[in-house]
Amino acid sequence: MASGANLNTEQLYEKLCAQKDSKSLLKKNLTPEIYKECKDKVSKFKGKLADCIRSGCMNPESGVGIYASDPDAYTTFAPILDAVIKDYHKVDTLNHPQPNFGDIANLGFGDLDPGKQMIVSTRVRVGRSHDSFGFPPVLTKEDRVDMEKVSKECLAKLEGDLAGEYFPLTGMSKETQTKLTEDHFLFNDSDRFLREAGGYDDWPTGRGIFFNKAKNFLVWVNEEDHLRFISMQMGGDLGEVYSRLVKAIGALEKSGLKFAKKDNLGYLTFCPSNLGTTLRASVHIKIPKLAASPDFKEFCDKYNIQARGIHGEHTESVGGVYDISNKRRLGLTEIDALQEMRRGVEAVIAREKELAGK
Ligand SMILES: Nc1ncnc2c1ncn2[C@@H]1O[C@H](COP(=O)(O)OP(=O)(O)OP(=O)(O)O)[C@@H](O)[C@H]1O
Repeated sequence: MASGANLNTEQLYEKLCAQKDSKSLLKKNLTPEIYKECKDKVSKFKGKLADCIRSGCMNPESGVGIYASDPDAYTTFAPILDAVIKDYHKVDTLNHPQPNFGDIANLGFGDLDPGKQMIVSTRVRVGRSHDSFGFPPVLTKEDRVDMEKVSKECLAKLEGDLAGEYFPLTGMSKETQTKLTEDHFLFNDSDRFLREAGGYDDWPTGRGIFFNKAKNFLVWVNEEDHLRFISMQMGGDLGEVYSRLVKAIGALEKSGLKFAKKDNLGYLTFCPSNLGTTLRASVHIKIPKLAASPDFKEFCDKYNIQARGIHGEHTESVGGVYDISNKRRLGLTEIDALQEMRRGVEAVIAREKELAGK
């Protein structure tokens, strides 16, 4: 349960105003004028401003600080959400293109590390939201159960290499959960920013994971987003990982799922940092030399890539292995986001080799 769950919009805003050192995008962008414009509005899913800003008001250390209460929040609370989106994604105007996954039969690349020297594993994920359900702050336990049912039914229609089984979190043993999490397959409920936004309300009801037989295509159900589609495997074959994901998205679109989307913003997600393509393509890669060099951050910025620890966002590196992924998700197509990551990873490999004198 969020600690600020009982505070109303005004009380939350007072807390935000009292934050002195916060660098969050919410603090920066929720001006008195925008607050006044949004404070009494209610979205189609009964979302209020309080539902969007609770996490940022209760956590001065937030980076973003605002979540969308539901897909319609991006319209109802556009004055604040658009400002944060522009700031986060570093764009002046919101004109996200139509989806374009490229020609997967002619990607022009495959394995980024054929010698298997540096890339441990590769993963590409997208987030999707059902257009008929709100996001965590406005969901009831029954909504979560209903949504899980709809998702499960569509996942059961996947065929061939994508066919698999759904495992609900409810009833799953602690050992199985820990093992799946350590193997980087499963999510947990440890993000305090998400907790405060209501992301773990009614946990573990309605949550679960689907995977195919080869365990290289997974779907997270009701983690942060309603759905996260994930393609992953050991090694560096980005072409294979991406192609599998694109095929899965196509199959799921045909299975009856209707995804929340908005002109100029692309696919809508709970956190505004993820919308647009919602695509994050990453490698776990051994780069001890580059990571230790003083210009590591600058190097990543130059290629629009982000470095994370290997146990997810806000974690540390282990043994010189980093998670390197595309930073941009909005304002470019899926294939362009992927190519940006591919170019960044190739540059990382070349630089690590240079520094190691190879
Ligand atoms: N290339 C990869 N190989 C293996 N596991 C990976 C890879 N990239 C990410 N993971 C694993 O996926 C899990 C989720 O990571 P993380 O939360 O950073 O990213 P995400 O699922 O893309 O979502 P978000 O960006 O919203 O946090 C973690 O267990 C992480 O180790």
